[in-house]
Amino acid sequence: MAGLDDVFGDIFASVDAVVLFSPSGSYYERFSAVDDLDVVVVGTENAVGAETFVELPLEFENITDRIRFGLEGALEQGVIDDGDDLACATSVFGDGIDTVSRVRADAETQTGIYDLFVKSRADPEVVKSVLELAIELGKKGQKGKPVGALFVVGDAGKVMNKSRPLSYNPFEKSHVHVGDPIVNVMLKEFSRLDGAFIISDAGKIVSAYRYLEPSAEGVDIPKGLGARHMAGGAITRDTNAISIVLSESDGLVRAFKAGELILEVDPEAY
Ligand SMILES: Nc1ncnc2c1ncn2[C@@H]1O[C@H](COP(=O)(O)OP(=O)(O)OP(=O)(O)O)[C@@H](O)[C@H]1O
Ligand SMILES: [Mn+2]
Repeated sequence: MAGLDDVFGDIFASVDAVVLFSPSGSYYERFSAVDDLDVVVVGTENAVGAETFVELPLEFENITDRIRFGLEGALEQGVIDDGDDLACATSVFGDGIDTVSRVRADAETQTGIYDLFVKSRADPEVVKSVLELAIELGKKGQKGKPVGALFVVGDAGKVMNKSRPLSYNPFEKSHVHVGDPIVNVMLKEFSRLDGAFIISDAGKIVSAYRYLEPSAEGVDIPKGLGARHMAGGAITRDTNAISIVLSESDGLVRAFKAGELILEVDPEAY
């Protein structure tokens, strides 16, 4: 078996740090006992009480997204450096860690996935709630039928100035926030209807049924996406909002920031 160690050993040979994704307590302990090893824990919560921790806004099903997000967060927090070689250990098939990827941290190829949550105007919890809502809506649809939806999150005053009402705003005099279970039911009901939801930095639902009128100049979104995605992308270039779009036609949830597509997730994978 020495032969196998030689070959697979290359994966973790002379890495600058080990990045553990949602390890169990005992798994983490085994690493923290290794001398001179930097260990970074990444997860939705710091269940093992790790000294060095990067929080994930959701447990990305897609492994590439999960690792990218973790590394962008780790770079951003300064717990790893650009160019570091990392052994990223995560679970792919089972509950426990079963897979190790050797990845080089590259500040150049940042996708902005970490910034989307942590460096947006809106509260990270609000962004997370809206993303979860869009994923849930995408999974279930509305009474079994696929639905589309567009959520614009943050910088609501400016977004309101660059949009107009399509209909009476059911949230006009209310003080409801995303994340509240009642609101999720309401939003799902209203998502059958046209236009965008406008949500404030703190998560207050400012309006439904808004027709966005941003300038689409300089917006570069993938060809084949229609008006909802174009408007959703463009408003994030014109304002400091981010947008989360559920496509009625392909069922994917996409997030835009600064006029760019940052994240694409398939609700069925959650
Ligand atoms: N500027 C806009 N502001 C708000 N909502 C819009 C805007 N443009 C389109 N929409 C909404 O998006 C819906 C779908 O439009 P369209 O099919 O062109 O978009 P799309 O990007 O292809 O989205 P989908 O993938 O869901 O079909 C429209 O019925 C409307 O409710
Ligand atoms: Mn369409």
